[in-house]
Amino acid sequence: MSEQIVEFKNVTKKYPRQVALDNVSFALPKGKIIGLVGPNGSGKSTILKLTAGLVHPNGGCITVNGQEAHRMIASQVAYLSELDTLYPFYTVAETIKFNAGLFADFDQKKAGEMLAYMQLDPDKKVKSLSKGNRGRLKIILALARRVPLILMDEPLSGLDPMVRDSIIRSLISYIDLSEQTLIMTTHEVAEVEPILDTVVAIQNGQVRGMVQVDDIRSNEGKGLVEWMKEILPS
Ligand SMILES: Nc1ncnc2c1ncn2[C@@H]1O[C@H](COP(=O)(O)OP(=O)(O)OP(=O)(O)O)[C@@H](O)[C@H]1O
Repeated sequence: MSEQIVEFKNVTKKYPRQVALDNVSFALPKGKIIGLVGPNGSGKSTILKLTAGLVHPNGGCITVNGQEAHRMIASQVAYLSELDTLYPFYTVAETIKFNAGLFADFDQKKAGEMLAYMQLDPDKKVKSLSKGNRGRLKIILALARRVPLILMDEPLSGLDPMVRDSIIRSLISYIDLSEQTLIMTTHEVAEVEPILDTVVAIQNGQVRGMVQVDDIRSNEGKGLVEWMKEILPS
């Protein structure tokens, strides 16, 4: 059984006016919290969309748990989009029920526990939730899936520091790293550093570096932001 959850081999992704990823190869370990970091437009979201099978590469090969990533990979992957994908007319409870209907692996009990932990009112309409509570609900929908791989695109973006803190804590409390791997893109590098195991730095459609966060601290005595500044020159 492979110890890698995701492998990119010579992957290129072109959009009409842009090469988003240029012959990229890397492998990501199982059972870790992995951060994809890098400047705007560097290719981070494209990596997640390719991994979720939502877009297709122009060249190269992507595997998840040894299987080629395509649309059917949805049964193995939970994907939290950076967009607001919730239906406004549903209540929180209806949103949970709807997702439980979509995904056979959806754990309604766990979703209920997370609702209580995050103090979300099940009877509230999504349209009446604050941005922070919509962000929390999206996190619950992703973490309640019993899948080996959870992908989160900018889960902290646009949220205030209190919400960001509660979301970061919910990630460590509710992800089961004995069975699951989390890959997230983020610009909030210093805030998520304490929970990250592995970091991949992306710039201009290329992987510039990959590191274990503990190694930067113990071998180099640096923080993640310092490492990024060195590896991603502006
Ligand atoms: N659907 C699309 N059509 C055309 N170009 C796209 C599309 N999606 C992404 N791109 C381009 O591909 C490049 C990589 O985009 P991507 O969204 O992967 O970057 P990112 O690192 O996630 O950026 P950000 O941090 O701003 O979210 C960018 O130049 C972007 O403009």
